[in-house]
Amino acid sequence: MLNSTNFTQTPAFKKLKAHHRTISKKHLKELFAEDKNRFKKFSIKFNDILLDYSKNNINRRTIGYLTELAAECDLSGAIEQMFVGEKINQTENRSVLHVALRNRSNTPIIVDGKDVMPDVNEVLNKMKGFSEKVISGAWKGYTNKSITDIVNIGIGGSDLGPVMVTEALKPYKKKNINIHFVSNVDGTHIAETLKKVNPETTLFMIASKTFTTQETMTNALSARDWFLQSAVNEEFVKKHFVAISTSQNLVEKFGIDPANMFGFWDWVGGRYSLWSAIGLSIACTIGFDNFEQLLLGAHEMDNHFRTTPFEKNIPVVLALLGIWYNNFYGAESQAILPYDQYLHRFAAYFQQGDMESNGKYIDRNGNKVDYQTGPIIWGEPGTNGQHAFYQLIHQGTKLIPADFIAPAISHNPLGEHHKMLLSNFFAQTEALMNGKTREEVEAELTGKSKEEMAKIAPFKVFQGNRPTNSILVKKITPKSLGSLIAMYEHKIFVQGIIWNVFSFDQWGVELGKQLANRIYPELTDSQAIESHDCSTNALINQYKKWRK
Ligand SMILES: O=P(O)(O)OC[C@H]1O[C@@H](O)[C@H](O)[C@@H](O)[C@@H]1O
Repeated sequence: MLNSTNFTQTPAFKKLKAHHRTISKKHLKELFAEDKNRFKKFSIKFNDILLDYSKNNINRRTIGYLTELAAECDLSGAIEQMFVGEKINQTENRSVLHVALRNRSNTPIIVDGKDVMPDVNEVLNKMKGFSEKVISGAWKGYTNKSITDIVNIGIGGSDLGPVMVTEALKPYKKKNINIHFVSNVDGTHIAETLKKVNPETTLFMIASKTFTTQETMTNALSARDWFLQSAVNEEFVKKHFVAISTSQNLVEKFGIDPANMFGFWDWVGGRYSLWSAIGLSIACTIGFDNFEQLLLGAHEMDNHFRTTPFEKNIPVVLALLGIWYNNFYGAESQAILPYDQYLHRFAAYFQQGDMESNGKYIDRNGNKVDYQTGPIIWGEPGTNGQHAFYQLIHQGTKLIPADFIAPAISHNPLGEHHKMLLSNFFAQTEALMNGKTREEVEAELTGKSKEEMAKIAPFKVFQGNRPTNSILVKKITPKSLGSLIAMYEHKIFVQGIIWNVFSFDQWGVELGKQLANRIYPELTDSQAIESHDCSTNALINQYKKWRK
C-alpha cells in the first residue's frame, strides 16, 4: 500500500512555504550573481545526458526542503514498491511494471507469486523473430511478395509511443519498410492511409490492450474490408494482420491467427506500453537490435532512479522542480521544447503520459484534493515555437516553466544548421533568465528622442526571471531516447506520489465513452432527439438536418 500523506500537511511543505516567500523575491540573475557555482551545484550528468537545472528559482535550501518533502511522502518506499511489483495501481488492483519490460539485467520480478521475466523474454523473442522476418523480406504476403508497409492501428498508449519513437529514430529506419499510424476514428485517417499502401505488401498491426477500443476496432474492421476487396480469401488475413493485445479471446474472434498475436499483461499501463509488444511497430521499423538499445537506455535510467540519492536523481529533481512551480508559484502548465525536429511528437506523447497519469482531483484516500495536481503539458519543437508562442513565455502574464531538450550532435550535419539551432537553444534559456532591463533597452535605442524612447521602451523590456531546465543530449540514439523517455516516466511517478494521486488508472476517460455509446444509436434515424439537455439535443438535431 502506498503511503497517503497529504503533502501540504508535512513539515517540509511548511518550510517550503516560508522559504518561497523569501526566495521568490529574488531574480534569477541575482541568484547567479550571488553564486558562481550554480551550474556545478545544480546540474547532473547521466551517461550522455546533461541536466542543467541551475536556471530555476532555487538555491541549496530549496532543494534540501524539496527532498525532505519527498522523504516525508515516503518516495523511497513507493519506488521500491513499484520495482518489486506491488499492486500500487490500487483502483485496478494491478502492479505497475513497465520497468520489467526493459529489465535487461533479468533479475526476477514477482507478481502473484510468479516471476514475470520469463514471459517478458518470451514475447521479446517472438518480436525479434517476427521483426527479422519482416525486415529481411522473408515474411510474405498473399501474393508471395515481401512487406513494404506497416500500418499500426491503435490509439492513446497503443499509438502515441510508437509514433513518437519511430519519428524520433527515423535515422535508424530500415529502408525497405515504411510505417504508418492510424488512430482517429475519423474515416479520413484510415482512408488517407490506405491510399498510400498496396494490400499485397501491407501488414496491419492491430494494437489494443483491451481489444475493445471503439476507434481501433472500427479502423481495424475497415482495414480488413479494404484488404479483402483485393485478397478476397479470408485465409489471407493471417498473412497481413497481427494483433498486440492482452486479450487472446477477442483477437481470435476478430479472425487473427493466435500465432500472430503478441501478448502483454494487465500490469503494463497503456501510456507506459511502448516497451512491450506495443513496440512491435518500432522493432519492425528500426530493427530489433535498436529496439533493444531503447530498452537498455530505459533500464539504465531505471537503475539510476532506483538507486541514486534524491538530490542527484534526475527524475526526482525534475519532479520536485515541477512541484515547486505548480504548488508554490501557481504555474499551471509545463512546456516541453525539443530542439530536434525528429522529436516533434515528444511533447504530444507526454501529454498523455503526464496528463492522463496525474490529471486527478481525488487523492489516494478517496478525498478531493485542496491543492493543484498535474500540470498542462504542451510544446512544439524549437525554433518553430520561437516564432509562434514564445512571445507569451517571454512577456506574457503567465509563468511557464520550460524544459529545453537538444542533441549536441545532429543526424543531419548540414552546413551551419545545427550550430544555428543550438545557438537558439542556448540563447532562449539565457534570455528567459536574464530578460532585458529598461536601461539596456534605452542603450540600444540610439538616435531616438527622449519622447520617442519613453513611448517604445516599455514594450521592449523583458522581465526575465523565467525558469528553464536544459537537457543536453550527446546524440538522439535508441539508447539515449530510451533514457529520456524513462526519465519523464519516473518524473510523473514521483509527482503522483507526492500529490497523493493514483497515477496509473484513467477513470476520467470513461464518461465520454459511455455517453458516446448512448448517443451513437440516436444518430441512426432522422427522428428528433429530446433525451438530453437543450444544447446537446439542438446540436444532434442540427447535425441530423444537415446530413440529410
Ligand atoms: O490499448 P487500448 O486498450 O485500445 O487503449 C487505448 C487507450 O484507450 C484510452 O481510453 C485510454 O485513455 C488510454 O490510456 C489507452 O491507451
